[in-house]
Amino acid sequence: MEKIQLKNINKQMKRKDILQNINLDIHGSLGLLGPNGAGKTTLMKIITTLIQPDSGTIQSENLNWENTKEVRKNIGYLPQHFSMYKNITVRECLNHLGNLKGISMHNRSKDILTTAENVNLIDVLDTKIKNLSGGMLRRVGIAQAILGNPKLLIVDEPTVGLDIEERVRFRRLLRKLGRDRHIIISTHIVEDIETTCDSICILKDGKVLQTGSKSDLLDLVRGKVVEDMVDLNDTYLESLRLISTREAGNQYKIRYFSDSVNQNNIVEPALEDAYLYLMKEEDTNDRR
Ligand SMILES: Nc1ncnc2c1ncn2[C@@H]1O[C@H](COP(=O)(O)OP(=O)(O)OP(=O)(O)O)[C@@H](O)[C@H]1O
Repeated sequence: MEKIQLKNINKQMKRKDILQNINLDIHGSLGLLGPNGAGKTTLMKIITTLIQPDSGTIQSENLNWENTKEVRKNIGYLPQHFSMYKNITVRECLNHLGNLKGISMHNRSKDILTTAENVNLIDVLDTKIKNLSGGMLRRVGIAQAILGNPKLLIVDEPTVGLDIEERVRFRRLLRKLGRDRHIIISTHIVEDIETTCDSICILKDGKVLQTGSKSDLLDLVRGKVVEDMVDLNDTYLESLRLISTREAGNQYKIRYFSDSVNQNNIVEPALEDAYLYLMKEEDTNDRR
């Protein structure tokens, strides 16, 4: 599928600006990263045509966003809170949702099998929803989203409520699914997209702060992240832009941002550093 372009998307709700002038290209796997309330869910609902923007357009060469029926057929959506009737089996659930999606009975059973294989649900197809773990239930959510093989898959807060092992497995699955279709992963957890996405868009207060590849984002903070050993009662700590503090014997290892070029203890930045840097910069701009 050709890339999808969002141009000047604006949305107000109850006279509050929720999204302001969003310009974004979606191609391959995109991570939409931002704190709670940034506007991620609203943006995804606009892309899925569940809500309409006040202004702005979404364009793709082979899909007309004015034709909501056609767009919905080409989008799979896993909302933040996916739930299902507890007393039906996974197969019955997928059959029901496939039917709602308009997949013909003839194609449905085959599609369910292929999808279940793809997301590793084959062994639990005849298990009741109420007997699934959180990770398995998210897999059912993904399975229903990719039934019918949509060209764009949208996943909201993919790993919320999953334990560490399930998170890692689910991220691996998303990476695999992103090879064959565009995928948008919305999250406030940096690790969710760190190894999953080709490009990243950082959103805050309804505005795009930055878009780019992981290495573009790392370049923003390269040479600015410093690690040092300190006593926690050192008064100069208050003046630092701290990233983290970790206990290390009698002292503490601190990580912070510094703009001074003569720092000896500069370390290789992580994506989390770039995200925090942008958030702190924006807070400083807000206070000015
Ligand atoms: N129906 C609505 N009416 C009024 N305000 C709304 C409505 N839906 C969302 N908002 C507000 O819009 C802002 C963005 O919400 P949104 O859910 O899009 O953010 P988010 O980045 O997905 O955050 P979260 O992860 O907390 O859902 C928030 O301030 C929220 O309170």
